[in-house]
Amino acid sequence: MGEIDTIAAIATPLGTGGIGIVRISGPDAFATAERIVHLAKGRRVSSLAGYTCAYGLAADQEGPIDEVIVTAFRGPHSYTGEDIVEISAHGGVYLMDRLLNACCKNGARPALAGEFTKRAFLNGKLDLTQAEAVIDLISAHGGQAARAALSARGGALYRCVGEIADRLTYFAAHLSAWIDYPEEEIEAVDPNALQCDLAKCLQTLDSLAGSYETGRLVREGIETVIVGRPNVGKSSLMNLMTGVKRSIVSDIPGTTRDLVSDTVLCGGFVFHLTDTAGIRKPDDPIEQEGVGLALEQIERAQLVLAVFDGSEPLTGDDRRVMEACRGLNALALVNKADLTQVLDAQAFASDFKRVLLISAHDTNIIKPLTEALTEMVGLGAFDSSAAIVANTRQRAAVMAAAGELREAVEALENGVSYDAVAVCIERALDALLELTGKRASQAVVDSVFSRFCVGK
Ligand SMILES: Nc1nc2c(c(=O)[nH]1)N(C=O)[C@@H](CNc1ccc(C(=O)N[C@@H](CCC(=O)O)C(=O)O)cc1)CN2
Ligand SMILES: Nc1nc2c(ncn2[C@@H]2O[C@H](COP(=O)(O)OP(=O)(O)OP(=O)(O)O)[C@@H](O)[C@H]2O)c(=O)[nH]1
Ligand SMILES: [Mg+2]
Repeated sequence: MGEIDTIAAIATPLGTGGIGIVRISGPDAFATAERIVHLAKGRRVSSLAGYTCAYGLAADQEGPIDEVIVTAFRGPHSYTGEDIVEISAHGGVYLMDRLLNACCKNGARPALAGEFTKRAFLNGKLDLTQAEAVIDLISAHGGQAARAALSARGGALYRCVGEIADRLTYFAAHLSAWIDYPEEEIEAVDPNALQCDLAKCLQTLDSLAGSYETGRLVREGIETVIVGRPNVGKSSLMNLMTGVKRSIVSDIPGTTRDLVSDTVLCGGFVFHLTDTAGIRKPDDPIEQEGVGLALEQIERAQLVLAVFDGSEPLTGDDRRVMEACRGLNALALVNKADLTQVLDAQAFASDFKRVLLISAHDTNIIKPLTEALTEMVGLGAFDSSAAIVANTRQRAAVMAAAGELREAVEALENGVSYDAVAVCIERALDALLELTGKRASQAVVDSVFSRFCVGK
C-alpha cells in the first residue's frame, strides 16, 4: 500500500446550475484549499474547525475564479473519514473545471470513479452493501426505490447479514472447540439444537435471496401494457395516468396505431406504460402492423391492463383480447363507469386476476387503480425499510451462504461428522463476509466501486 494521497473531483453534475461543488479529500485537503481560497476578514482555511463554513474568493495564477463558500470536515468526522474541504462556487462547466484544475496544481490529484466512497469503505465508514446503496440512491427513479436504498444505506441489509454472521461465528467456534479439545470442559454440541438454529439462519437467507426480484421491480420499474379493442378508452387511460395529453384520443375507432410509451409513478413505484393500437381485424396494413405490435407487447409485459367498454356488450374483438390475456398477469379494467353499464364483471373472472370498474375521465380512480396495480405485481405489502438484496453480487453471496447451510443441515440430519458441518459453516461465513466486505478480495472491492461515477 502506498501513501494515502489527496484527491479532488467535481461532486455536482456537469452543467449550468445554481451551485457547483468541488470536493477535496485526504491529508492535504486543507493545505490545497488554502492555496486556492482566500477567506474574508483575514481568516484561513486551515484554521477552520470541522462542520464550519466560510466565505471567500477562489483564485489561480491567472487571477480570480469565483466567490465561493468553503465547508470544512475534519477526519475522521467526514464522509470518507479523511479531512475534506468542499468548495462551492457558482455551478458552471468552466468554473468547476478551473477550480478542479487549481486543486490538482496545488496538492491534489483527480479522483477515480467511486474513490471517495471507496475511501469511506476502507476507513470503516460504511460496508459494501451500504456503498452499493449509495449508487442505488443516486439512480433511484421513484420514492419507493429511494426509500429502500436509504434503508440499505442506513445498514438494513448489513445488520441482517451481520446478525447471521455473528451466529455462524459462534457455532463455528463452538464446534471447532468441541472437535479440537474433546478433553476440555466444553459444553457438548447438541445436534438437534444446532440443526434448528442453522435452519433458522437458512430461512432468513432464502427469503433474502427471494427479495432480489421484488427489489428489481422497485428499482427498474414495471413494464405495463394497455390493451383492448378500439375505442374502449386505452389512450384516455394513458393520458389520465401520465397526467398529460400523451396519446391522441378520439371517438374514431383505430385512432392509436403506433406504440406510445411513458413512465409514471404510482404509489411511489415506477411503471413503464405502453399504449397500443386497438385489437381488431384491421382494415389496412398499417393498422395491421399496429395490432401485431400490441399483441407482441402483451407477451413482453410484466403487467397487462386490458380495457373494456362497460357501456357496450362484449364483441368478438373483446374476446380476442381476453384470450390473449389468459394465463398472464392481467387486470381487467371495465371503463366508462359514468355511462349505463351492460357488462357483467363475472365475464372476466376466469381470464383475469382482478376486475376494476373505472372511468378514464375521472381522476378519483387513480387511487384504487394504483392499489390494484401495486397488488397485481406483488408490491402491495412492500416494506421499504426491510433488508433486501439489491444486486446480483449480493444475491450470489446470499445464495452461496444458503447453499452451504443447506449442506450443513443435511449433514447433521445424516449424522455426518461435525468436521464436515464446521467446514460448511465456515464457507457460509466466508460468503457473508465477502458480501459486507469484511473479508472481500481486492477484485470484489474494485468491481463494486467501478460502478460508481466520478465525484462519488
Ligand atoms: N455537502 C455535502 N452534502 C452531502 C454529502 C457530502 O459529502 N457533502 N454526502 C456525501 O455523500 C451525503 C451525506 N453523507 C455524509 C455522511 C457522513 C458525513 C459525516 O460527516 N460523518 C461524520 C459525522 C456523523 C455524525 O455527526 O453523526 C462521521 O461519520 O463521523 C458527511 C456526509 C449527501 N450530502
Ligand atoms: N363516457 C366516457 N367516455 C370515455 C371514457 N374513456 C374514454 N372515453 C371516450 O371514448 C372514446 C375513445 O377513447 P380513446 O381513449 O381514444 O380509446 P382507445 O381505446 O385509445 O381507442 P383506439 O386508439 O382507437 O384503439 C373517446 O371519445 C373518449 O373520450 C369514459 O370513461 N367515459
Ligand atoms: Mg388509442
